[in-house]
Amino acid sequence: MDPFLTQNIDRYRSLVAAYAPPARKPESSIPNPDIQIGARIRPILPDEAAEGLVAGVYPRSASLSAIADVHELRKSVRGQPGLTSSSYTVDCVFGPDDSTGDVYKELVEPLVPWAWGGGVGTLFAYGQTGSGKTFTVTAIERLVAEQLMGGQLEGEREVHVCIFELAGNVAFDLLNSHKRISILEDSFGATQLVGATEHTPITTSALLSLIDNASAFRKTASTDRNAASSRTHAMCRLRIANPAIPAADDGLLFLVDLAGSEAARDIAEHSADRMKETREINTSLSILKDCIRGRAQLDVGAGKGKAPYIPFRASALTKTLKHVFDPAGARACKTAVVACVSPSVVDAGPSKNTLRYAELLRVTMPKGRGLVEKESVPASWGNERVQEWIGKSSGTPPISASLLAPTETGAQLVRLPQSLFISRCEKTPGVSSEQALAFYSKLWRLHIDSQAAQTSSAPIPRVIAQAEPSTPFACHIHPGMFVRYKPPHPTGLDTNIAAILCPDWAVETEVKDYYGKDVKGVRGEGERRYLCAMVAPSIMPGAWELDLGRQCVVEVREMEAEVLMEWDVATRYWFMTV
Ligand SMILES: Nc1ncnc2c1ncn2[C@@H]1O[C@H](COP(=O)(O)OP(=O)(O)OP(=O)(O)O)[C@@H](O)[C@H]1O
Repeated sequence: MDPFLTQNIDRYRSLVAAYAPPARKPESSIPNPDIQIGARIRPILPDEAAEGLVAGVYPRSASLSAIADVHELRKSVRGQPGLTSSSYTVDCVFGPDDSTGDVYKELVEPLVPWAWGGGVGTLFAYGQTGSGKTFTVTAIERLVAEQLMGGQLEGEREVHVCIFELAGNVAFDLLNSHKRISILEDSFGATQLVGATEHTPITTSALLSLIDNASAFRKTASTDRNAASSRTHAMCRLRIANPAIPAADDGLLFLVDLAGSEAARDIAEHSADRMKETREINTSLSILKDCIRGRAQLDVGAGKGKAPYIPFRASALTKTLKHVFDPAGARACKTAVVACVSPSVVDAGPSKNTLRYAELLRVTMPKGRGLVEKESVPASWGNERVQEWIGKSSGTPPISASLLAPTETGAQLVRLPQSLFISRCEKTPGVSSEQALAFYSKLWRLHIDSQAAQTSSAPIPRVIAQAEPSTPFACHIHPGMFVRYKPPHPTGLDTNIAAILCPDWAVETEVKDYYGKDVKGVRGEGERRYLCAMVAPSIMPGAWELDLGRQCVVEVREMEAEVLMEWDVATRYWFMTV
């Protein structure tokens, strides 16, 4: 321990005991129900106590607190040393006396029935090396196995498990002798773990023994701070299929034990390889933070403005979790994060970093965010209106609103996984799976129509040059350029933007365009005309899709302006450049 602290340990203890936190301003926001951020402060370990280490990180109150305080001793030029305290707010802080069962109950338990019902649940544990991530995740995996396979959850499911670790951008199968696997995106955009073995345990003990086998293969290497430090991200993926609804998406539950982050002072003695490994880990954690935050912002602010950028393709870790982060995937996700913290005062610096990271992940919702209910927008409905709509629109026999949506708002009902929605509908006597599926489709049609209507009232695109044939705009028309044009007649399609594909004389076959005009022109004759692909509003507000299936011929004189569009790799939509 630092000699300054050792000499002043009694003063430090008395300052901490006398610490009176400043009065808190009332929270102006409420927690996001789909992402829970917790912090777990582990106990001082026997060898730390033997070294004389004292605690410097505390939950603010004995019962479940939302604030963690970090106290450091400050040198003062004149007089006695003082106390510098930093406070961090998350959703719940677990102290040294709280068990993994408490963490599980608060953060992880809701993810299991969610994934069982077809949703995507993810648990991340992160923190400094030696802060208790593996301890926490290992115990949580056992509790998940018991809840999932214990027969308490409704209906029949097949549980498939796959456990692997990521070292940098390379993945290894922990259930198949540490064989290398590839993380690839298939032509449908789904992430595939090529070469990974998936097991289908049918009992709790079978699942537990797979988990135990996997942890034996986990690559460990000694670090300065933890003799068995995990230098890789370990991921347990549970895929839960519902044989009764084969068309529904499988539920997914990811339990992720992230590699330990190391502070600069702890890596000073590392070899070049270890430095590189540490840099890679810290980079992937930083990308993960951007993805978790981006996804939470998207969920909270859905329907407002430009979608946040979610860089999930920037690391192997987040690419593997595409289901969680890809906004285009539109999977209903619930996420829990446990920030693991060492209690020791000598680790106050890294503990502050961990807690700061946790605070950054927290995206809350404005309190009393006025839901202006609109009849045609299901996502704006409160629970009362949802229940009324279910009663009126669910067919015969009417689906029980209290069984389908006991508390859900419209936005929550839309995000309910298909499988869960259908199984809730089927609880009403006489309701068949066909009626339930038709009702699910009806809700989604209404939702998509309402989103499209909101998008089409998006601001008019920025115009950068007027299209007079004699202007530079007319001279620099080229394939790939976007233009605003005057459609020859209304089509019901709410767009007047097109991407230029080629001059129409370049098309070999005689075909008709979307408006019924002949596509084939003759080079050098008459008006300059271009074959274009229409650009239509997507279901995501402010985003546009290039519709190659709808092509039209646009004459230069029909073009009004060039439009600058930007391709967003994460959402796979086009956005107007502002
Ligand atoms: N809540 C806890 N109660 C008791 N002991 C704990 C607790 N959390 C962690 N420990 C102990 O602390 C030590 C370090 O824990 P662990 O290996 O889980 O850290 P880690 O964060 O996974 O580290 P690394 O990133 O280096 O793998 C272990 O000996 C573990 O048993």
